[in-house]
Amino acid sequence: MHSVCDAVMSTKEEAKRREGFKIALVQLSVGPDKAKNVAAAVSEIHKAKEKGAHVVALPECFNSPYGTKYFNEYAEEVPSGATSRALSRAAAEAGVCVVGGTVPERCGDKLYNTCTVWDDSGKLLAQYRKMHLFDIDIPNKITFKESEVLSAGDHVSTFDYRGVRFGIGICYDIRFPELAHLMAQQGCSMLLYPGAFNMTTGPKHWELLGRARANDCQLWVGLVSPARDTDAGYVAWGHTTLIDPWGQVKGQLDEKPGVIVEDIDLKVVEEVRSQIPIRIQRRTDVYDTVSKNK
Ligand SMILES: NC(=O)CC(=O)C(=O)O
Repeated sequence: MHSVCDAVMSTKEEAKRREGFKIALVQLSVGPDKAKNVAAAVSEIHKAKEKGAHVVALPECFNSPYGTKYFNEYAEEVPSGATSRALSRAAAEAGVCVVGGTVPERCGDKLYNTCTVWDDSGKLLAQYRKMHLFDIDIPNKITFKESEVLSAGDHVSTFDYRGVRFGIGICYDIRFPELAHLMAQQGCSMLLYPGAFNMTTGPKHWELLGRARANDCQLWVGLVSPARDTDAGYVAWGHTTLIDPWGQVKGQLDEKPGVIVEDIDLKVVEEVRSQIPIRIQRRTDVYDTVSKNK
């Protein structure tokens, strides 16, 4: 039987839940040994829980080096693969929600760059396949063509945890404001982008794009990178970053392995949206007419 005291406690807990939660953004060091990469992720999930995190987010391609020549070899099915099973177990044992960065996913004869999300009972909450593939050519700097081996996803993916709606994008997806806007329209208060920018685009665009998406959608943004390994074929920029709905950087790592653990205050989302009400001021009447008559 529940006492009045229990009821007061649960109302207080519910009110506290509505105010926000604690997130951990984990910048992992990733190497060629898949089992070691996954074990490191599991260990960081448990450490984040000890620091009070409710949601733990991992980087893009955290179980495999990032590169088209690795995806087939490291690919696993979701949710039956060893990495999925390890994340599910870690989420349940630690009692946290795990946003499992990305892994190369095998589905039939196709490969995807996929993020899985696990709730605190280990259940698969969401599965998102990178929608915009990273195909670029910057002469004498970097040429990359994910589409040589990966297929693109074609579903937007959001999930709810502790009464909060989150949206997921993967790395190059952050360059497409349309996707972020869709997820904001669907009620997201936070967007999480596992990503691995590089030494050319990282310093130019990583923080800029994160702040842009936070500012134009008026929500929290978390960017989660692998740590930099200068011996790797693809050298990641690192700089895992947390940005608030004002577009301000609330936490940022350098290139080394590390973790950001921060409180996410959901009141800030409402504060920015009510004080600068761009969401209800859009001139879709004009935009729609102009784009139809183009
Ligand atoms: N690696 C990516 O998907 C994206 C990237 O590095 C960039 O957009 O720059």
